[in-house]
Amino acid sequence: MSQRFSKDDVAAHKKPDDLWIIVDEDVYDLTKFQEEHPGGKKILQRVGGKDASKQFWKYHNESILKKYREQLQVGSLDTKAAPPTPPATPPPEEKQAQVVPKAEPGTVSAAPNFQATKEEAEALDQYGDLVPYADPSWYQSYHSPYFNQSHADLRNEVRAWVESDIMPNVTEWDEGRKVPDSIYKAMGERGYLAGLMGMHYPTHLTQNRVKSVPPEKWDLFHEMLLTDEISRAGSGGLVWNLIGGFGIGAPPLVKHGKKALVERLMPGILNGDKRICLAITEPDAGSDVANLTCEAKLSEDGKHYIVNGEKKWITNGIWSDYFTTAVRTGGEGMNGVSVLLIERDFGGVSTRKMNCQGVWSSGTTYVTFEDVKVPVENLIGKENQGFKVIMTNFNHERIGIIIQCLRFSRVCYEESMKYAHKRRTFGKKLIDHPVIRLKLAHMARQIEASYNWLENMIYQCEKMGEMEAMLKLGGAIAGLKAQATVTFEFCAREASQIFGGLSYSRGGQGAKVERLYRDVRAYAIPGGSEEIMLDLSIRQALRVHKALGMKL
Ligand code: HEM
Repeated sequence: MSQRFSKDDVAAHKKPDDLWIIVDEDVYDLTKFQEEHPGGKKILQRVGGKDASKQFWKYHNESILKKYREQLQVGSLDTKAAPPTPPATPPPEEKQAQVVPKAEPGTVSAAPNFQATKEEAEALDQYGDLVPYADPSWYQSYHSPYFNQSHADLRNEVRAWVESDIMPNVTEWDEGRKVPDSIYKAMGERGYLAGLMGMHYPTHLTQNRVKSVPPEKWDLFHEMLLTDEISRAGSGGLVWNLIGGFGIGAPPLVKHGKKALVERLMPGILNGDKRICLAITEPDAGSDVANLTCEAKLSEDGKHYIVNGEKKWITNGIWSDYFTTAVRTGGEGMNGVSVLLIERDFGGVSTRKMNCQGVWSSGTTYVTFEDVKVPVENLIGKENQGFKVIMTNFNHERIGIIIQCLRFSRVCYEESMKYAHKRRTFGKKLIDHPVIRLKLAHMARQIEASYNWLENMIYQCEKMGEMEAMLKLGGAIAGLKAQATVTFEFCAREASQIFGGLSYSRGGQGAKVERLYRDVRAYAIPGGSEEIMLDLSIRQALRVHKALGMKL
């Protein structure tokens, strides 16, 4: 914004029919906007022509300025310094100077010696708002064995996109129960969808590439942080809209589908033109997958399966072109289950949007299949061996849930920490009340412990083959899923207590916390409920360790 004004210039615009204000040395024309201002027009008129920064920050958070700046800003004060142009690559000494923390009085340990061993891997540059525990520690110049510059580059790329195109609109999209198709399309074009399948970057299926990471360098930590950064928007509905159906529906097709089917369908899916979802859960079969009843009967000529049945709580179903569907092709139990790729165009597929407690923009759907004729070429894996396909998919699904839950927990924590520095009660800021610091501490300790376990799981997945990971990590990942959802529930609750009434009403400063509080159950129940996960974590670990030679 190039135009410059003096304080006196702004003071001349103080009337209701010509109303300017200053916020952080930027000048906004609110003449038209005052009529639609949710906080009322009188409150704006009282600060007409004046610096209203203090009042503004009392009632709003950053996303409001991001959303309205383009529409309302007319310039800046002539006293405002021009933003410094950073040097392209700061010299190493300067980089180091940035990270040296100042010890507070009373700090017991000596300041860390940053001159230490040159051989040691250098920590990455610090990044973000540096609120302790609000980002993973490797963002804040702490050492990590897992992340390198390519991860940092991807983080910068995704965060910039989320902050400019997503964050300011999330509340509106959630309330409208829909994310614009253009955002999903961008997920394809930016090469993100192709990187979210828990496998090597599939260059043979798409021309799209992630700008900051070459395909040969893509690993599970890139995938992890892509999901993590999108989750920063603080909406389960948004994340599930963008990767919910795709992230669990596409991998079985790519990994176990016939080559011709994969090559026909995947390019359109990875481009963001076509959508896919996973249809397993039924009105009467959730975590006990082996009991599903949706049936697929082979036609007499052996060329088609005829599918009849219902699926419930199917994420993205309402918008999906393809349904990776668990069906019963054989007798009772897990050995009679197969997986079919059902295409909406086959006919006989009806979808109805469901009204749920949370994840509003994710499109939770009730699906009905009536005499759907599915060519046998659309069988994924082998007939009656679909249970294996479903089981190998679970680790990937649960890891996605864990990443999201832990970032949502951080969002609850970060929002609380920032609000606690702003809101005053009983004569002091919330952060100066020990009871509030206790809440923040309990949030942070759970987030950090869970996140460190997650990093370890990702590393193990990166090193193991899929089958080994399914057997050896299935229990731990189930346990971590329960740990992550309990942490999320705890953080959402505590954040809500800190925000008080602001997180009870929708929108405004408490919007993220209120929304995430509603989204909690969508994580604690699907993908294996907490109870089943905890039980599995012990049963599976015992089974594996018995085979490894456990001695009791
Ligand atoms: C650039 C100028 C401004 C814009 C774009 C703006 C926008 C908004 C929006 C979108 C809301 C709805 C709540 C939310 O989403 O956070 C809101 C609420 C509100 N605004 Fe503003 N506002 C501006 C300036 C101001 C100023 C200067 C004041 C005070 C002098 C003010 C006082 C309020 C109040 C009291 C609420 C209601 C808060 C609540 O519900 O808790 N606004 N504003």
